[in-house]
Amino acid sequence: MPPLLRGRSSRAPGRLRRRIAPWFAEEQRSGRMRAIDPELAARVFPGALSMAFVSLWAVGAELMQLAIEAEGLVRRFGQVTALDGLSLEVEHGVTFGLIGPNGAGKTTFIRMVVGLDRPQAGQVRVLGRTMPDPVVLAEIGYMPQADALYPDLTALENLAFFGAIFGLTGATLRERMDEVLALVGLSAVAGRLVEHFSGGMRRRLSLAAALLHRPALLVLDEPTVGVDPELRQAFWEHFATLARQGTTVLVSTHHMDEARRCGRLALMRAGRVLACGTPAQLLRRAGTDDMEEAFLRFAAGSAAGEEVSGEGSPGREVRGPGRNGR
Ligand SMILES: Nc1ncnc2c1ncn2[C@@H]1O[C@H](COP(=O)(O)OP(=O)(O)OP(=O)(O)O)[C@@H](O)[C@H]1O
Repeated sequence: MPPLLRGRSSRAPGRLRRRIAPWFAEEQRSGRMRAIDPELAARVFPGALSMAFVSLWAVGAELMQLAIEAEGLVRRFGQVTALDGLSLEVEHGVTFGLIGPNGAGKTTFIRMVVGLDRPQAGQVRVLGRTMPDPVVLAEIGYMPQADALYPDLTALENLAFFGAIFGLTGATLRERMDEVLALVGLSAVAGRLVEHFSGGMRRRLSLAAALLHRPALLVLDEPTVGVDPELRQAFWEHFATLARQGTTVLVSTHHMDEARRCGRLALMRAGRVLACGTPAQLLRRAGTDDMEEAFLRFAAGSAAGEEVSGEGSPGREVRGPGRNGR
């Protein structure tokens, strides 16, 4: 950090961060961002102009941090190794998908991201802080695999409860509840007890609860299980909109069509990342246009112990010069 910024907080307000995160991600991707030197700018531009520049740089420096940075995560349950040295990087403002067979370690990883479990080795940083960290929790919306709802409360009462946890009250709480209920199509049944809800309706309400406080990071563990195709479509359109607005969405899924809708994907197996990249990159590297086939090819390469150094080879934990194999 340049001397001008030392001792200063570079923490950008949430809304600003979300607005400019996609732009910064693109600038960083293109390499243009790295060419900016705030020290030089401070010398070249006079007074206020240089301060404005340096402030912008400070916001940028924060945004250039990754939303999630996992390094060498290990988690064992007795004889079972759920995470086997997993490393993964997730940029701000993307829909990042985790796919892999049952037992691949997706939920174990997700639980570490949201601070519900600790690694036995390695570390995970979320929004710049090592987890678990209570400060970051206010910035995370989490939809677990099993719905954590109160069946003897109405949908509205459930949301009011979760809103209170995040400090939402009064008109703001009411406005947010209306907004998320409309989004998941439950406005008409807001006053009904959750025990009378179908499985799909419960998933919708869980998503509404995760969105209520407008989190910077939305973590969704198989959000569309039991959700009908029409609503599944609506969910994914909404995830894409959130990502465009700067929210980072980490989502696990078994649906290959959903995997293809992600901005970036990590293919997981046996607690490791087999490959990571955009869906198009992964398909190209695997030499197929079928995501399921691509997964099988990467898995076969990994099982054969292929040490891969070039593009196009399956089995590689794709980590290129940038992040996650770009
Ligand atoms: N609390 C636990 N106690 C014992 N074993 C566990 C526990 N949690 C996870 N495991 C084991 O760790 C491995 C990884 O499980 P995890 O739930 O992370 O996989 P997953 O990829 O999310 O699977 P799925 O797609 O079925 O949800 C599995 O073998 C699982 O049985």
